Amino acid sequence: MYFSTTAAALLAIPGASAQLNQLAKAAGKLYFGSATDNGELTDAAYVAILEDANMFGQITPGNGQKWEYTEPSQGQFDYTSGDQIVDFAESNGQIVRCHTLAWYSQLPSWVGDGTWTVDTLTSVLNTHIANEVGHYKGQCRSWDVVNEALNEDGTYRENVFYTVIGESYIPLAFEATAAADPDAKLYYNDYNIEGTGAKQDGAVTIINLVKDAGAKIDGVGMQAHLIVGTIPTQSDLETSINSYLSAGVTEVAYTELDIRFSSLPPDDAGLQQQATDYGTVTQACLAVDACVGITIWDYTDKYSWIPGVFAGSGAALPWDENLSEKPAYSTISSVLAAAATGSASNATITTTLVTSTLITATSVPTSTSGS
Ligand SMILES: O[C@@H]1[C@@H](O)[C@H](O[C@@H]2CO[C@@H](O[C@@H]3CO[C@@H](O[C@@H]4CO[C@@H](O)[C@H](O)[C@H]4O)[C@H](O)[C@H]3O)[C@H](O)[C@H]2O)OC[C@H]1O
Repeated sequence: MYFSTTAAALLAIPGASAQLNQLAKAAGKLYFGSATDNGELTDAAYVAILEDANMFGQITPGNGQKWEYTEPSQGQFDYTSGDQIVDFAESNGQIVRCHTLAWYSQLPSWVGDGTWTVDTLTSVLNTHIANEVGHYKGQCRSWDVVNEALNEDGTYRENVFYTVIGESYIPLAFEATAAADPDAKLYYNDYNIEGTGAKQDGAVTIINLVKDAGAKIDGVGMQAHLIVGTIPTQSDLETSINSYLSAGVTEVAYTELDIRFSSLPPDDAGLQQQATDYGTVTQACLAVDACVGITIWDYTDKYSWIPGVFAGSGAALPWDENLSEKPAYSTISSVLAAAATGSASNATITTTLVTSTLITATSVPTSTSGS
């Protein structure tokens, strides 16, 4: 069946609007996603939006797969929190991005404060990764294998792994992850590597380090915890992406996007600037085929991590605390829709929209040929 309806036609349907993941896929991306956390899954109104795979095609557990939860005591593994979110995503047909394995933060004290030799900590890291990645084998489209290994000047961050093992903890973590789930896409993930500069150079160094060690690294995750009005230019965003691709990864993603206000509440002009900034990041991902998708770090200000960590800051997400869409939502949607109608092939749009419940619900006229 040939299905000639375009995203533009879909958007022209009175009362109908395509949702972010639908539009991202129609524009050639793999997904538009959101992080979530366990406590929020009892909020029915919140879940009603999160579980809609037309809105979010990908889910990241915000906390439940971190070491402090998954191996709180040495050799005692607990996947209760992570499983709840992975199961949620799978039951909704959403891709899972798994987060995270080797990270200096949210480590249990037995790791962070332990007395280690190179051999004992290497064994601890290998055992943790083998167990956790093995537990989720086949369920994670991608893993944030190493998170935040860099200082702002591009040098390696002092953390227990670096201090004891040295830089080789990074390729070691990638090797262990690949051994436990050969099909998962393996990412280096960090913040302040979205634009150009010393830290972005450091991320390139990490790609080379892993590859030179003979280990597999597939992607770079740019967290993108940004501040309204101060984000990198689209040109710098694209330059940064291309530097990672040139170094040898095959894909990149915006993995934790939020764009916060440093003082609250935002006024209308601020909300418009935030919308523009979200649009710029979306455009950058659309401009490079190898940018597979965008994940926002939860979708509503109601559950954003920002106010708890950056006092006085917030309102960082495209939905407000009442789960109403902000101007940022409209801009992301418009930018994706323009890409879907302007550059995607009919085949892409067909594949995406023909399976859409929206199409079914609104009885869009279709044309067929050859069948
Ligand atoms: O419940 C929360 C979780 O949501 C939270 O998840 C982590 C949030 O982001 C990632 O780590 C943070 C990234 O941002 C760093 O601060 C940056 C400092 O420089 C600024 O220029 C930049 O704008 C900031 O983003 C934080 O220091 C990092 O912790 C991490 O990948 C997520 O897992 O984790 C804490 C839980 O309580």
